[in-house]
Amino acid sequence: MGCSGCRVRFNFGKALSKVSVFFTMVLIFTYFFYCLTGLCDSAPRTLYSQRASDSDYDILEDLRPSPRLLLDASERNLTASADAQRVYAPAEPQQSASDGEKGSAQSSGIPVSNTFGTKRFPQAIIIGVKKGGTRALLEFLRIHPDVRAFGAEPHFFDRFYDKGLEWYRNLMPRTLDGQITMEKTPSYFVTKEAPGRVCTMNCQTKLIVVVRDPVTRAVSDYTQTLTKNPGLPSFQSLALKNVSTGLIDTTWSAVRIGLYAKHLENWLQHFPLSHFLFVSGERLVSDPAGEMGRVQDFLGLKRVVSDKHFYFNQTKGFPCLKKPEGSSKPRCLGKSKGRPHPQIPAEVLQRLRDFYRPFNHRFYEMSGQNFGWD
Ligand SMILES: Nc1ncnc2c1ncn2[C@@H]1O[C@H](COP(=O)(O)OS(=O)(=O)O)[C@@H](OP(=O)(O)O)[C@H]1O
Repeated sequence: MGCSGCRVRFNFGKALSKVSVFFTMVLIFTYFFYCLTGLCDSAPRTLYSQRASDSDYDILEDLRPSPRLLLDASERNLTASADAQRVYAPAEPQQSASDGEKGSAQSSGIPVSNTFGTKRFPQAIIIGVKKGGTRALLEFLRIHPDVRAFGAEPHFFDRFYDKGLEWYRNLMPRTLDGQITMEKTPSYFVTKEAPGRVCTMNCQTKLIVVVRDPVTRAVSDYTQTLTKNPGLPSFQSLALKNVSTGLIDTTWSAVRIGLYAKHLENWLQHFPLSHFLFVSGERLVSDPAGEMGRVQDFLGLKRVVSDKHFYFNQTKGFPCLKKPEGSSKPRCLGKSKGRPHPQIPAEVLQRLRDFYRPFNHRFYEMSGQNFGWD
């Protein structure tokens, strides 16, 4: 009697250990299968990897009132401003691809592929404009399950073109059929050679330009430079050639970038207008879901990103994401986005507004959209 009780206990113990071995194996196999399908690529990025990859230091910031989280946010932004001091050089291909993959890409010229994911050239690029809201747009798009994007700015078509197209493709994340590969580099819009180079890669590429009132954009651009270089001369001394005549200095990049019609003319020599989507930087702030609807339609995507993904953060003064890619916590863009602008004399702003008016109107005609900047 006593002995049969022992056997029952013994058998129960054995069964229990078999069950736990079975569940451990199931867990291990699930994990390996998950990684084999390339889904590990889209696993939440660690803070470290975000730091390493985001060239323009747009680390998403948690603005909920937890002291620890707020400390994390300021630490992240220290890293951010340090990053701002150096020119970004994207990771070499070998850092993002195995040697075997590199070999096949270089020798055959066919898509670099494992069983379930393929590194493809971007089918859509956010080409501009600097300080238009390009980071917000990319981060909003990244919550769409059919969008995979390179997190940093690769600067391939302006700075690193001599590295070759395979280098560029190797930077891209793997995508499954039906997913879109994207990147954003706002300086492409003002780079003379960029349209021809993008067309050499693929003339069917979809091009997204986030545009913002060129006067506010210039002040935003100046604010960013001022943050890096506090000894910078005043905005007015850089924007005006001569203060008494009020002549605008178009050689200053902060002014020149805002001549959207001129830059668009250059792009239209290589791409038809139908390949462009112009996103309003202002509406991206006031109605992010509405603007995202247009973007998803343009990209041929199901309208997944909607108003339920956004909330307006009073502290930040901008829309933020309830659940960004790879996180279940609400996040805003980092402190380098939405910085307070310095006070610029009203007559200088008015002078700039007058200067831009004819260029803005020309841009409205060319794009078929009135952005209402004046
Ligand atoms: N949701 C949200 N959160 C924070 N900031 C937002 C957002 N949407 C648009 N913006 C505006 O984006 C401006 C920065 O533009 P970019 O991301 O294109 O800048 S950059 O060229 O990549 O440096 C940035 O410019 P500043 O306000 O001058 O800092 C913002 O006004």
